[in-house]
Amino acid sequence: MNQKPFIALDFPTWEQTKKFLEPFNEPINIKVGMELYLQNGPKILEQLIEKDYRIFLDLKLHDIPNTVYGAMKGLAQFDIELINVHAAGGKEMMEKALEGLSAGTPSSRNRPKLIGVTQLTSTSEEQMQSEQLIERSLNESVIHYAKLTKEAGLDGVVCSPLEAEAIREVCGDEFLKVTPGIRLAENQLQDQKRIATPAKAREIGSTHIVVGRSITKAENPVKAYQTVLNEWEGLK
Ligand SMILES: O=C(O)c1cc(=O)[nH]c(=O)n1[C@@H]1O[C@H](COP(=O)(O)O)[C@@H](O)[C@H]1O
Repeated sequence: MNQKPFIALDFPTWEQTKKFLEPFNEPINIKVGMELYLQNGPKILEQLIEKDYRIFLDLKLHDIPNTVYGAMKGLAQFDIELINVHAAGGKEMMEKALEGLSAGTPSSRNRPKLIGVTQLTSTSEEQMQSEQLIERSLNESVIHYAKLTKEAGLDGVVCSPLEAEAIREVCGDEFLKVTPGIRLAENQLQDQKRIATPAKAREIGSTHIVVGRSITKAENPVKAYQTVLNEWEGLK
């Protein structure tokens, strides 16, 4: 898996997505999330796969084990790189997700990597404690979910860059730490709570970064992507 940033294509339509992607002349990694997938259906994946993008399908599945098994088995038909579930769905659900993904992957391809979302990067410690009634620190909760995800056999987690190093200590180098919550120094936080710049994320142990609005809402998205890439690759 290459380590280029995943650009979060949080757009409602194929037309807007296509218009955004047109000026990029180099191969890029993209993330398809709920907004794009749920309004356009699986054909959006076919349209993007045709153009050879490396895809992270971010649907954050969270349901009973049998339902997640079936959904993953179906989604495995698409040539995607990475897919996720909510770790809060539990160990059995994650095991079934992995089983479904393996069962549905055509023999000609490698199984997509499966990662578990720990605590969303839009969640603060205070919010987690009062709304989820978790009395531990946010770091402890994230590490607990990372361990559970690893025990279920998954390939890694989605977390904030701020937790990546602690997860590496418990789950190892190979375990993926895919981190949204990325902002350039001049950007607003918006709804994100646990953030870092691309350079900081690299320094503190993210294996992959996911970047949305810092690129998609920039005046010049190609230029913003280059800035993110240079920072991430340590060129600046
Ligand atoms: O699984 C994800 O991708 C995800 C998990 C998480 O904890 N936080 C998070 O922001 N994301 C996604 O990452 C992207 C971040 O977008 P921006 O905040 O615009 O950079 C969005 O598409 C979110 O859905």
